[in-house]
Amino acid sequence: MDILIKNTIIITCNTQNEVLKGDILIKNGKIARIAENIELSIYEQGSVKVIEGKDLIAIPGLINAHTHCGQTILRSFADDMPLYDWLFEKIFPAEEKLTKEMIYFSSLLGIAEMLRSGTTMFFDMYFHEDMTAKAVQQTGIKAVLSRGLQTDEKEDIRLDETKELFYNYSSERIKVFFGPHSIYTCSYNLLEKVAHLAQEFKTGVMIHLSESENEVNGCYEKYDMSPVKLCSRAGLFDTICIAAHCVYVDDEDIEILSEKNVSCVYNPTSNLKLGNGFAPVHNMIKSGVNVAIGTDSAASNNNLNMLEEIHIASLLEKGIYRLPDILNAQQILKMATTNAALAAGIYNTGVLQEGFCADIVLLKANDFNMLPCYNPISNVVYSSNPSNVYATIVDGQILYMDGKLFTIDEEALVREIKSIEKFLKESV
Ligand SMILES: CSC[C@H]1O[C@@H](n2cnc3c(O)ncnc32)[C@H](O)[C@@H]1O
Ligand SMILES: [Zn+2]
Repeated sequence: MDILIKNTIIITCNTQNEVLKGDILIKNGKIARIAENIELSIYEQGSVKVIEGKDLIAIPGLINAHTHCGQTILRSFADDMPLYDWLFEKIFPAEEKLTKEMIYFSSLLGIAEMLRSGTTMFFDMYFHEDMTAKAVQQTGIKAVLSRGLQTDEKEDIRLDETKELFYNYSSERIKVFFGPHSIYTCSYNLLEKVAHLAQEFKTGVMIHLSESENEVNGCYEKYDMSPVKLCSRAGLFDTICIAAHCVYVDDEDIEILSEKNVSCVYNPTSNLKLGNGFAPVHNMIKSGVNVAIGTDSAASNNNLNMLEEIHIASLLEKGIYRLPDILNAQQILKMATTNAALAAGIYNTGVLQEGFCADIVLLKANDFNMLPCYNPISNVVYSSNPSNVYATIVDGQILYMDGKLFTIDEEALVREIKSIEKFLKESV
């Protein structure tokens, strides 16, 4: 059904950073018109759902630019550990126990959390990624999906799974990228192979890059160069590349990332929680690197709440550089919307603009924590939380509104998750 949102505050995130007061008309999944006052013709009146927006703020849907949705089932499974201990001693062994079905429900859980907190698209890397794809298809959210790749005896099987994912699930709402996990789990030969395949398939790659000091030291020991230089040499930057974390990048690395149009994903919470530190985001932006924002997984964050992530991202930048005006609220919001869409080479979302996809989040402007409202962008970035999300709309479909998810059976999901939790408690 087409939708008319009336009398609302519209944070467009367009090139002029316009904040408007008016109406948004959604037709066939697209933003058909934005204007001060849109009147419906007599013919339209029965077929258009009208949402009174005078107490709402409309923003472009948030885009979680790095997560592992299928890992939501491992929320709080292993905490307070450094990355390599967390990953190799706790997470990888636990993941051996996860079945396809578990990853499907885990993905549904992650998507439910994201929709309720205003996320309309996520970029993902995991195994049994076809299960995440099914959950994406079912729920109506958008995603850029990748099957995580590593070097061992199953390397070729995983590459074949990526190709199957590409052929079976690529659509308007789903893009499939190649997902080499990292330079410490993939051989140089695999990184090169992926670079060629991504070009052959005319798609992109996503990788964990320069996340920890261990990774960088290990890379120098093995290859005598930084992880960024290694990826560049392997050809990974000759296609669309989304690099998560980028905590340990020096000026030369940043120069390469900028020249090669690599997009970096800032994961402040995960970087802090795993004790990795913080990425030099301001230096990257100054050098022209496109920076987006992601939560990473519920196992290292421990939530998928992009409203919290943008808040932490903004505070951290101000604190690290001791400059409160280093990144303003508008810039942070664009990182979580416009920049993320560009990172994946998607040019029809991330902005509230006529002709763009109707990927829109409506926030309640009159909740106590959103009042008073001198500056709606500030309230969104610095004050909001998921309870303020009134509706999450993807391609003009209302997937969440007023506390209800329309494409997920919430009670059944809770039952399934509790049963998996019980199994994992007993077996891992
Ligand atoms: C092979 S599928 C993806 C793989 O990535 C793991 N993972 C989750 N978070 C991180 C992180 O911050 N750094 C490195 N690897 C991570 C996840 O557990 C899956 O095994
Ligand atoms: Zn990750």
